[in-house]
This record gives sequence, C-alpha cells and structure tokens, in this order.
Amino acid sequence: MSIEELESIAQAMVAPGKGIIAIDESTATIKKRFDSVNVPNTEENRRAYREMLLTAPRLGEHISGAILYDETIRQATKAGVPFTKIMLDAGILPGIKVDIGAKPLAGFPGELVTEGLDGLRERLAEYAKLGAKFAKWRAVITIGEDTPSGTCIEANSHALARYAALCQEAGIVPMVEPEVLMDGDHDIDVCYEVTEATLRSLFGALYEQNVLLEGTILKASMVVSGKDCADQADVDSVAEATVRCLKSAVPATLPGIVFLSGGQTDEQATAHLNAMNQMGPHPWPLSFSYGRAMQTAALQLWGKDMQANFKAAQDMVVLRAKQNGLAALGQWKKVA
Ligand SMILES: O=P(O)(O)OC[C@H]1O[C@](O)(COP(=O)(O)O)[C@@H](O)[C@@H]1O
Repeated sequence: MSIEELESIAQAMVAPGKGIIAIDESTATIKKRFDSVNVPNTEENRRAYREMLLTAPRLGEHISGAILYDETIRQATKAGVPFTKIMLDAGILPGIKVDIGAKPLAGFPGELVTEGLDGLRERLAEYAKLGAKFAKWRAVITIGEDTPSGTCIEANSHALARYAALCQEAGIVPMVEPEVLMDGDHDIDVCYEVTEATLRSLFGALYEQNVLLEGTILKASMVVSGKDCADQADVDSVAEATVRCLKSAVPATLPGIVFLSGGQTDEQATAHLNAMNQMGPHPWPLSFSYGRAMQTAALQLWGKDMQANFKAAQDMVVLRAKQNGLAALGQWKKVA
C-alpha cells in the first residue's frame, strides 16, 4: 500500500461530521458492560449485540469506522454475512484492536504497560487480509500520588510507536491511544500536565520510529478533573484546556484527533467535543471514537429485551452517532 493510500484512509476516518464507534471491548470488558444489564457474556450474545449495532440503518451517515475485537472481525450476521462486508457496504471502515491489554509494569507498583508486540507483524498481515483498514492500541496512564513515572510514560510511548510502525508496514493506519485515566481526586491542572508530558513523549517516540504522521490518527483522552475531585471543571474549561494541551504537543501534520469517552456521561462527551469545535478552526479535525458514550443507552434498551427493543436500540445508537457527528462540526445543541 502506498503512502497516499494510508493518508486517504486516515482522512476518511475523520471526514467532516463523522467519527468512530469503538466496539472492540475485550471479552473481560464486555462482560462488565453485559453484567450491568444482566446479559450473560456468551459468544452468541456478543455476536448478536454487535450485529444489532453494525446493522443499524444509516449508521454510516455519521460513522466513518468501527473498531472491532479479534473475535468480532471473524463474525457474521445471523444470516451469514460477514460483519466486514456489512460495514464496507455501509461505508464504515473496519478497524481492529491489536494490543493484548495493559499489564502491571514490573518494578513500578500501580502502573501499567500495554503488551502485544510479539508476533504483531504476522497478526497485522492476517487482519489486513480480513479487511482491516486501521488498528488501535491503547496505553493506560494512571494518575496517583507518585504516578505516572517517566519510565511508565516512555515504555508505553515506545510500544505505541513500534506498533504504529508495524501497522504502516502492513498498510494499516495506526490509531495511537495513550489514555490518561480519569480515576482519582486530582484537579484538571494535574491532568493537563500529565497529558501534555504523555503526548510529547509519544510524538517523540513516533518520530524516532519513523512513523508517518500523515498516516496516523491520535485517540486522546480529554483534559478533565479527576472523577473524585471536589472541584469539577465545567464544559468550557475542559474544552479550552484540552485544545491548549493538544496544540502544545501534537504536530499539525497529523490528519486528525478522535477522543475516547473514558467514563464521561453521554451528554458530557458530546458537549465537550462540541465546545472544542466551536472554539475552532484547529490544526486538525477533532472528532470522536467513543465506546461507552456511543453504546450505553442502546445497550440498556437491548439488554432489557433483545427482540422487542432491537429497533429502538438501533435507533438509539444512530441518534448518538448523529449527536456526536454534529458535535464534531460544533453544531450540536443541548435539548433542554
Ligand atoms: O480494556 P479493553 O477491553 O481493551 O477496552 C478498552 C475500551 O476503551 C476504549 O479505548 C475507549 O472506550 P470508552 O470511550 O468507553 O472510554 C475502547 O476502544 C475500548 O473498548
């Protein structure tokens, strides 16, 4: 695949008014989501749930791509149509999560490093054959009394950069995700400092590993107050701090930035994205790659009655796509 092809995939991922739906929950994470609505975590339920999401009518109007899990990219609808075909027909690019999870970083209690580099070249070649156009790798940075350490940030950046280089070699656009967790009672200024240091380290590592920024997408966490902080920053403060942080650390050559929702409510995730885009124009399109903030409302409906609420759940995910698509243009309006 040529450099131009990588660039055009990256640009399509952040086309105006479009974003990504993250449905790449690992089996352990989807169990937590299913538990919340009392759905047994069986392979058939995972398949049926993701069929409901991916076949939602006109989902492609506001969704440019969907991130799948290894199990999901191999699955098909009940009628036997591969999910990747359903997606391509709907104009939705197939993406794949390729990390194998965040594991304890030896020697650094409470900190994590993401694994999955061993054998990644071979796995990427297989995913490319299965139709994946982009991939995702999530690093986790934890804010605590003495964390994050420089070692943790650097180890994660190095892994993200090596993953990104392997993706481009395989003709797959890397989505690099260094998530600074919202957990903790720290204030927004601490989140800003940690996020800025993390992003600067990441872009340094991408440069060292010869990663083509024009064919890379950043999946970022927003600069927010810790979940347990008494002083919760408002929507405009979050938007202003996030944009300032990104401008100080992310090269303008990057084709786009998408956000994770990280435990924000649906409305917060949409309002924050909208406020940032109202402050534009920015050097890059700012859009979404939400998991929970795209799915929670639909999952609740589907979990209550998979058959009777099938259509209502699909309408709900399409509505969330539309709202976030408007927020990606700075045109969302809060319903009073
Ligand atoms: O821990 P896992 O199973 O890899 O999942 C992490 C999840 O976090 C995300 O990166 C972001 O999801 P949220 O928007 O819900 O925070 C998803 O893409 C992914 O499903």
